[in-house]
Amino acid sequence: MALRPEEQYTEGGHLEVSGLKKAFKSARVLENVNFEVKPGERHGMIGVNGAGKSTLFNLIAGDLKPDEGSVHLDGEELTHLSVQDRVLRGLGRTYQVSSLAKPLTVGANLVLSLGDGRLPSMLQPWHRALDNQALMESAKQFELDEWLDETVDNLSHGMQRQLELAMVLHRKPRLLLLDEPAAGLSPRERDRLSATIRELPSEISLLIIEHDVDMVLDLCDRITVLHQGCILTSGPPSVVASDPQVRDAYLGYADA
Ligand SMILES: Nc1ncnc2c1ncn2[C@@H]1O[C@H](COP(=O)(O)OP(=O)(O)OP(=O)(O)O)[C@@H](O)[C@H]1O
Repeated sequence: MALRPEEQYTEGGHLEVSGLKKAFKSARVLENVNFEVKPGERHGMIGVNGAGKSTLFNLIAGDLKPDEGSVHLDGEELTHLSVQDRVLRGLGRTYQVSSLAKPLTVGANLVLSLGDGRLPSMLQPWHRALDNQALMESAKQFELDEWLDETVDNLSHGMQRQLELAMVLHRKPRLLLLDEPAAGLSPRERDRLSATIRELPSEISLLIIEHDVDMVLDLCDRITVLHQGCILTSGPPSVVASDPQVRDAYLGYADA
């Protein structure tokens, strides 16, 4: 069951990235990157290892500051805001390495994501939040309701990904950045996560970095290929997949 958009979400976010540049010391990692994620769009970002995808995500989410260029969400400039201020403006993100509080229970993690995430919330038994309708609905939606008392460490990798997604959605993002959501998942876990992502309301725009090209081709309306820190091309999945430049730079590499 998908969350009810009219209750949970506002309209999808419009991301505009303009002229982003980033170097680490003398190594140029991103060179004048321009692209957009339109409201409600499912946008995939692919590229070989080291192409600059994570750096670009970190610049959009605020974990890194660009040397030049800007990031706007729904016309508001985010470039110089902190990660937390970007979250408050509707930007949600998952990480390649999970950011869950693994020694805590699933319930406690969900409660933390509903509150302000500060320590005092952790001192409250999470059971008190059981009457919180939003928490129980999302636990059910992500098939976590049977696991509320389990410590996150004991969950499968696939369930941890589901939990992470449930938690980031509590912040009601208008734009969600998913960083390699399928990494380390079994084919079955991957299919389940794909189904969950597909069910997300169109009021949330998505930007997905993923090495699993089949998953990206299947889930996304538009795909951007990043190559050596530059945008190689951007377009519908069928066009990008048959682009000879892309096949040379990326898909050929992936087949090798
Ligand atoms: N903090 C850093 N300091 C120095 N170099 C870095 C730093 N972060 C990334 N790099 C370099 O920037 C380049 C791009 O890295 P990035 O992680 O953005 O690529 P990626 O496309 O996400 O790769 P992957 O698919 O392997 O995650 C790489 O050469 C990497 O070594």
